[in-house]
Amino acid sequence: MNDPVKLVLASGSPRRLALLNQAGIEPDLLMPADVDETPERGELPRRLAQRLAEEKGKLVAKRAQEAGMTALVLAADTVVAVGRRILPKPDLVDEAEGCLRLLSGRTHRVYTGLCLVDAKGRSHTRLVETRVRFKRLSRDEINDYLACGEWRGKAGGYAIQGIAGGFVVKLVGSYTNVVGLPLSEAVGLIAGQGYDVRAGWVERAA
Ligand SMILES: Cc1cn([C@H]2C[C@H](O)[C@@H](COP(=O)(O)OP(=O)(O)OP(=O)(O)O)O2)c(=O)[nH]c1=O
Repeated sequence: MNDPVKLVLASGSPRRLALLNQAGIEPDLLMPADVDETPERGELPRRLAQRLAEEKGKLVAKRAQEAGMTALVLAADTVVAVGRRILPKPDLVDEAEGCLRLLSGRTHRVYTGLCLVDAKGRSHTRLVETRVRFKRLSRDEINDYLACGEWRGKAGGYAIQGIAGGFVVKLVGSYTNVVGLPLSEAVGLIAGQGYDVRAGWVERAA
């Protein structure tokens, strides 16, 4: 008998897990991938999101294989950009303030790269883009937001699923993409490998 396929989410992000669960998908295992997220010289934001998703997926697929697992590994990376400029995932208030000042009154783009590595080690990728426009933020709004701390570790220094949802005046594309996992595309990738959202794994024709 073949080993059952395990669905592995290559992420430490509770939001990515919650989004998958929301769509009825329960990963068997969570294996965060620590990769260097520094952009290459001149690297475009969309290319960075795709490259990092692939690096995370391949790293975890290798670990799963070494552990003797038959696994399907899903990884994602979210990048916020204004034009070609890639915004950081701030840990410091000053960095977050810089992001908010830049985003105030402007349209920016959020890219999420997805990578699904199948049991044979083949990568299936998607790149999803959402355009988001923020209202003009007053000094007080920026200071209040910095004080709330929701920006910490989030691409672009904000979390749309929290207080910063009130900054958004226009959004074109997938909302879940901004939160970190474009659901329709992620579900499509997984379902393409024989996963039935209601029933778990279904037997695939050889
Ligand atoms: C723009 C935005 C980003 N984010 C988050 C999603 C991601 O967790 C994070 C971008 O960083 P990522 O490097 O994509 O992900 P991560 O390091 O948090 O998790 P992992 O690599 O283990 O999967 O920013 C929000 O939660 N809300 C938002 O509105």
